Amino acid sequence: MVGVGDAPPILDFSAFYTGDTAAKKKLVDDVRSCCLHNGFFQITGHNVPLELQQGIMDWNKKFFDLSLEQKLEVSKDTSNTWNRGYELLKSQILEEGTLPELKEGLYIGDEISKSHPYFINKKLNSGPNMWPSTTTLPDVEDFSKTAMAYYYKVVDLAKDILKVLAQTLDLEESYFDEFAEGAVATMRLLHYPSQPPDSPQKLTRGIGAHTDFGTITILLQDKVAGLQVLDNQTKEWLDVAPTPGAFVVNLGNLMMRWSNDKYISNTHRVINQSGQERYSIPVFFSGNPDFVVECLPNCRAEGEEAKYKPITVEQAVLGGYADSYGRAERFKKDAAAKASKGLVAKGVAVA
Ligand SMILES: O=C(O)CCC(=O)C(=O)O
Ligand SMILES: [Fe+2]
Repeated sequence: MVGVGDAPPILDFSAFYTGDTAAKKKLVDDVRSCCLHNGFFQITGHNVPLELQQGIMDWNKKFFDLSLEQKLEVSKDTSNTWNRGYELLKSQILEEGTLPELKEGLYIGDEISKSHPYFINKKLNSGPNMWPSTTTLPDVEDFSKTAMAYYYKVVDLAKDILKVLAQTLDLEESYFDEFAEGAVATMRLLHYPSQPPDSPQKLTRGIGAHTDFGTITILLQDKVAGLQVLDNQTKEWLDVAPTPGAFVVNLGNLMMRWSNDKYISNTHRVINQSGQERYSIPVFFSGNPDFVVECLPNCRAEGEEAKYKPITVEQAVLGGYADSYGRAERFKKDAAAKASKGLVAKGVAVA
């Protein structure tokens, strides 16, 4: 059982693949208890090889070591409309009232060609990936191969986690299969520069307090700490220290809504005061964009109403994005307006 004030526990997921009935039952019980408590757990004993985790993390660093000009060749804002490519530092504000976030990212997803129905129909985040040119990165082929091998392995892991989640709700292991068929999932390579010592402590975030928009998130952290999860009961921030080889798994808003708020999509943030560069790789598993999410079985008492109306996966996830990017845009416009009137205090203005 996870208790009040405990950081997300590390569960041995190998019981799902090889365990006997008792070990599998224990895994299901532990996952259920985490879903009800903080919506966060960590797993070892999964099928994603350590070398592949290291390989993608090495590429994460190599990509962000490129010059700004080189990274902008694959800019998410100018080179496509399907949310792939490079995102500049300070593009998002997930926590109202804080400064634009000290993180830069590279968005990668399933390699969807321009003749694919998802691309033609402009489905959520669907299209070709944006890879640097060979002039910029001579061994870019190794980058894309490593990234895609890692991505597909993690998407498979997400489907296995969904099988365990189904069992936590006393549903058939295959309950989420239709939802997971043709699923959209987005991976972000993230780099959090070390927070400058003179940045305002209370307002500076690597990523502000937020909940994730999708169904489940599977996160790989490098060695540098910084991720914190809010304990729902004590309202304390709990550090999620990186454990080699482990993934941090958390439920997103879609799963919370789908479970009629029985399961928790929990608030978390990153503050990088380590004095070192921090790297991480979340994969956000949304689901089939056209799948309609409507209160799951066993999530409300007899006769109790569902709290939410049915919604497609696509509509639910897009709503979350619009809010966070809109905030950063408004912040920058306001800051520019104030700066032009000479109102912004030194150190608070945003470039
Ligand atoms: O970098 C991390 O550890 C967390 C990232 C995160 O929460 C997100 O991208 O939604
Ligand atoms: Fe997150």
